[in-house]
Amino acid sequence: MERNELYPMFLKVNQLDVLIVGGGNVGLEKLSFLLKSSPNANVDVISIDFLDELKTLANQHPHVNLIQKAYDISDLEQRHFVIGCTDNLDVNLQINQDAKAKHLLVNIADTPDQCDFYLGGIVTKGHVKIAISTNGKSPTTAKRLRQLFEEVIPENITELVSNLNLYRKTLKGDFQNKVDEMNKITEGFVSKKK
Ligand SMILES: C[C@@]1(CC(=O)O)C2=NC(=C\c3[nH]c(c(CCC(=O)O)c3CC(=O)O)Cc3[nH]c(c(CC(=O)O)c3CCC(=O)O)/C=C3\N/C(=C\2)[C@@H](CCC(=O)O)[C@]3(C)CC(=O)O)/[C@H]1CCC(=O)O
Ligand SMILES: NC(=O)c1ccc[n+]([C@@H]2O[C@H](COP(=O)([O-])OP(=O)(O)OC[C@H]3O[C@@H](n4cnc5c(N)ncnc54)[C@H](O)[C@@H]3O)[C@@H](O)[C@H]2O)c1
Repeated sequence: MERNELYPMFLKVNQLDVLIVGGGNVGLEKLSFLLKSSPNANVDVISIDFLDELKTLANQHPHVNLIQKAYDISDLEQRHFVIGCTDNLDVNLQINQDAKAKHLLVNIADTPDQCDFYLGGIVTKGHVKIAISTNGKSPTTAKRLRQLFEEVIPENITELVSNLNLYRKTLKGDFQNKVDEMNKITEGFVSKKK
């Protein structure tokens, strides 16, 4: 069976330069999920034309710029990663190849073979964020799992995280003492019900 070799990371997209190429339905979906999780994400969207809904969304987010033009390789300058979602498969493939040549991370929406990374389902509860991927096999399952975790993770988890952060600061002793104490007081979180 194919192994799951993906390595998740949590990106500070407000201090990165993100490019989306394609301002249609798929571009809107990718931009919406990005901004839902990271409203201050720094994003340029390049496209020949834009859906009205995407324009409205961009207007509500000061760090999103729409640039009306056809894609060319110079658009990849000064980017940290690029998401390609035009309706032209040749253009998407060109974006993939241009990005590879520049060692730039690339995601071609809905095309696992052309992705260096996947966008996942995302659950946010205050300081806690859970990213979900099915190794590119079933986005529908990622969505359902996202909805499940949104239900079961308590809203007050962020209070707990903040309190633990404060408590840690009151602890004396060396690093190992602190680790031991933090582990002791959180033991109950994972103890199995008899
Ligand atoms: C998580 C999420 C985030 C996001 O979109 O940002 C996301 N897809 C979402 C929803 C969704 N997308 C599609 C459907 C209809 C399902 C269907 O048709 O079977 C649904 C479900 C629905 O809408 O109900 C269409 C689709 N998507 C991909 C393919 C190709 C394929 O599967 O081979 C096809 C078929 C296209 C076709 O048939 O041509 C591929 C990818 N979609 C991914 C992410 C990456 C893998 C994530 C992972 O590892 O699990 C990956 C590989 C690339 C990427 O785009 O990054 C978001 C849920 C967010 C949420 O709800 O929280
Ligand atoms: N809509 C969906 O839910 C869906 C689902 C699965 C797969 N797909 C596939 O994903 C692709 C995109 O779908 P969509 O619905 O977003 O299409 P769309 O027609 O809504 O949007 C495509 C966008 O790409 C832009 N574009 C085209 N050529 C360009 C270029 N050379 N440079 C810059 N921008 C360019 C267009 O101006 C348009 O804004 C299609 O190949 C489609 O078959 C779509």
